[in-house]
Amino acid sequence: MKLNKIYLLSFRNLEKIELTPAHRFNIFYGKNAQGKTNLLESIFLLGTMKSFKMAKNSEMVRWGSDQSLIKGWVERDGVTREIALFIDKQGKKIKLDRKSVTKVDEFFGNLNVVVFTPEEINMVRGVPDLRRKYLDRAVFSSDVTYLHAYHDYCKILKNRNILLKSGEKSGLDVWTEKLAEYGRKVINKRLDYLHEIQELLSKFYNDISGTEEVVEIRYRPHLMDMENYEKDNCGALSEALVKCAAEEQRRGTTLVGPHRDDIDFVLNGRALKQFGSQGQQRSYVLALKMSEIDCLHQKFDSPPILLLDDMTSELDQDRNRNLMEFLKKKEMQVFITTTSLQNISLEGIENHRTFLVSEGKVLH
Ligand SMILES: Nc1ncnc2c1ncn2[C@@H]1O[C@H](COP(=O)(O)OP(=O)(O)OP(=O)(O)O)[C@@H](O)[C@H]1O
Repeated sequence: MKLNKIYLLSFRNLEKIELTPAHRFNIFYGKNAQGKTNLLESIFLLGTMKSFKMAKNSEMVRWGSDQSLIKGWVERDGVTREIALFIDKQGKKIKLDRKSVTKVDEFFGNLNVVVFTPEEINMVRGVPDLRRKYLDRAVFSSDVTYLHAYHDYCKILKNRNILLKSGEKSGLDVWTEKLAEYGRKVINKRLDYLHEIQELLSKFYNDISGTEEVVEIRYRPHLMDMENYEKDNCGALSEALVKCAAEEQRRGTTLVGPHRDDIDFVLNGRALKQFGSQGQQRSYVLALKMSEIDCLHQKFDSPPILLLDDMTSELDQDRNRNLMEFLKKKEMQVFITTTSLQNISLEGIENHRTFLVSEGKVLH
């Protein structure tokens, strides 16, 4: 999967940009606040319709403009497709080969992107919601059916919460049953994904860090025993819901289910959050991303595009070198932002382009 051309109009501080990236490495360099990250954000939007900065539509449209346009020409197996994303205050619209797209299934999978930004370290240190969001996005990009399972679950959860809040007990059992059934689907897909990446994660972590530390990733269901869940997943979730019934009615909200679950990042048997150094935490997150890349590569038979924001501030010199070596071996297209070209060793990479970004313009 390669992005052959990008065209931007009124996106953030980028007024009008047209660029032809190299098929391997692309480096956006320049001083702070010039528009480098905005360029990566635009590529991410083209693949996911979401901003990795969690920005609202109105924040992304260039100040003083009504609409942003992001266009990309993506080549896969010799076929090039044109993806166009229009953003305005009301929402986003997608066109694929100039035809409007209304179904998500039609859109996703045309441009697979994986992003690594400095903020992602918060995934290790921050609240469970950040880890769930990461996991859901990763599962969803490798399995479009997950989105349906997840949305169905969210609808049921919403209805059940309305009922709990109202204090009305009739009909609650039906929603509880549905919640357990759909919750199980969501959890099982998440577990499948974690199972799939476990080995890759260890391998990539060791490659990046140059160590043989033991790396694990564990799913931690809220108020539910994982062992029980593995033995009898539907039963375990229903059982946990029965146990919490009185408390749920008192608090007027659903306390058990995938919307409350968490993931434990574990290094050498200890929680990475409490005991990992900054370097270990960063390597772990990067290894997670590498695993995601491999999964996507296998599923789509084509590697995704990797976006690395402010890469050099993230890792120490050794880890940086290991990462570059790893990336050189992979046949994927990479976009990197940095404040100075000196930070990145492009030695031995023939197919690369560098772009100087200054005041919202790209100078070649
Ligand atoms: N909607 C918008 N319209 C116009 N300008 C915007 C908009 N949103 C953000 N900006 C501007 O974009 C610039 C930030 O760009 P960006 O985050 O890409 O910087 P950067 O080059 O990656 O810098 P750094 O190296 O500090 O991360 C800021 O000057 C900000 O004011």
